[in-house]
Amino acid sequence: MDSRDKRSNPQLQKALCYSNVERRHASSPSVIVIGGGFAGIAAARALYDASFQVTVLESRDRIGGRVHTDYSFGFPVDLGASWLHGVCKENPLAPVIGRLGLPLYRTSGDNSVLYDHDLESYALFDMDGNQVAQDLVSKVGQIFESILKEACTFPISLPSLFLFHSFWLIEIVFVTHQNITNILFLCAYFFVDLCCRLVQTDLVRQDFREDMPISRAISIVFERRPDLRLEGLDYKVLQWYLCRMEGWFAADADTISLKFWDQEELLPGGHGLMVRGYLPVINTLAKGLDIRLGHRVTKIVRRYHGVKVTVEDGRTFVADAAIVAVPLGVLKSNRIKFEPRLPEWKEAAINDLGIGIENKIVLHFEKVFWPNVEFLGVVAESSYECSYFLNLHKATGHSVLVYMPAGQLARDIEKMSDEAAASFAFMQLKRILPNASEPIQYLVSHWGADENTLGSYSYDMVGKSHDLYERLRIPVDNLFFAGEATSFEYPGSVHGAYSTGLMAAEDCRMRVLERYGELDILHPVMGEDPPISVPLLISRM
Ligand SMILES: Cc1cc2nc3c(=O)[nH]c(=O)nc-3n(C[C@H](O)[C@H](O)[C@H](O)COP(=O)(O)OP(=O)(O)OC[C@H]3O[C@@H](n4cnc5c(N)ncnc54)[C@H](O)[C@@H]3O)c2cc1C
Repeated sequence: MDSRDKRSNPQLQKALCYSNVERRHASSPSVIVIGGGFAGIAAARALYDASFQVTVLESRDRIGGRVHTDYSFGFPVDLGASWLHGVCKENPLAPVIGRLGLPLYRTSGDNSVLYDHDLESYALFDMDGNQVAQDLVSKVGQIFESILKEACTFPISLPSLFLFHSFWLIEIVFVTHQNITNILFLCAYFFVDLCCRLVQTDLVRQDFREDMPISRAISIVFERRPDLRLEGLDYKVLQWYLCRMEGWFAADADTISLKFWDQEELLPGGHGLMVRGYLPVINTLAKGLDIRLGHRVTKIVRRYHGVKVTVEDGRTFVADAAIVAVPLGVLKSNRIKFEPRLPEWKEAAINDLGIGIENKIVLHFEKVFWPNVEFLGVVAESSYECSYFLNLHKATGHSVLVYMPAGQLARDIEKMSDEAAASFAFMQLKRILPNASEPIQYLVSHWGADENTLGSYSYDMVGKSHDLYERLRIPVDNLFFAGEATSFEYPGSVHGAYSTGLMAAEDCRMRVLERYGELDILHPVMGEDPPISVPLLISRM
């Protein structure tokens, strides 16, 4: 509740004079949710349904946060999240999307080397506009997978190494009936060979004991396995795979942790584009909630009896508890002051978790002039120079290509004006399709510079612990934390953000129950009945 409004209202002023206990008995417990993205809205919805008084304070003039469906072209285009990662009933968002009957266009199945794309429908070009042969792209894809496997696993386990040598010796001794001198010679040879391999294994292990950037690990693999080294066009295609990987983490390969890059849990069912955009989902969740747009929180004071939250223009809001669901980038920037300060372990988690940048430059054309594939790629000497365009025409029927730079490239493009950024993307397209016609409209996102986000999504940086997501989630007194960066299982995703919102709501409900003993009036956050399961509408099965 806005405390300035209360000062001008005598009845409310009287109500304010009640002790906390009386106030809580007079009404249900209250909570302030800070941030109206998927995490915040999920938490607010759950607590509202559990009979809490909920106020959402959102800094922007819209809800959704990094889910931002734009309609200025006359049809929906997502400038933030657009895929449901894990098209399956286990996805926490599946019941909501299924009930709304929203169609999904599946761009990949499980375990694709290109994450959210299959290698079935693509066209890669070099900088001179020559299309790369499909079998070369597939071959390099397999090599890329081998490189990652080599980088992350020991070449041979010790027991299998001993077994391998023993079998070999036994076979030679008994099958070929060597004389004793030869057998001794062979034994000596195998002993030396075994020692060399053990030393090599141990060296690799030592290398891997210390975390390192994925880019360095790849160089080490090349030293150990020269047969995996590529040159010429093959090398450029390999750089393009790296570029796709960097897009997935929104970070450059020299900052991604080798130890943890593959620790995130991928739900089954592949990846599906939300054909009509994500907005209908969050709008449905937000229905009936008290959401205050344009309320940028600057200070959060926590005391035993509750929290006081201050917004930019000085107004304050009070409640029994608060859920902080602002992006990691905003927490890192210290633009919200916590009083008392957050504990050291929480501040360290905020500092140590990485936040990457990925942007979208959406180009709308008069008509389609590109090949009928799901994405177009540009291969080059370095992953920085590689790029790719998502062809929305395949999924939505609209003549739209989406250029998606990540990491340093995204940071560099953010320094340009929107017009220059759109021209840059168009130039890349012209390289591969020289007859491309000019776009009639464009949209450019700025997730790194936008003060409401300050980054696109979280990732594991080199040398940091993987439990930072969990540490970020753990409550501090009556402050609860939600958001994609607090999701240990599904960081950097909409369903991850959504599930942390539900978790924070449940933690909050339990704490209020423990503290105030108001068991009867509060319903469980997740609802008593299991959600009705409605199958997802998926095209391109
Ligand atoms: C380009 C891009 C592509 C992506 N693609 C996908 C995808 O395809 N699939 C997928 O699953 N995920 C994707 N993601 C990630 C996904 O969008 C996020 O993980 C998710 O939306 C985060 O939700 P959230 O609630 O944690 O944070 P947000 O959505 O960022 O919500 C936080 C809210 O807090 C508000 N806020 C900030 N500061 C304050 C303040 N001081 N006071 C009050 N309010 C404040 C913000 O305005 C915002 O509304 C993508 C993200 C980006 C940027």
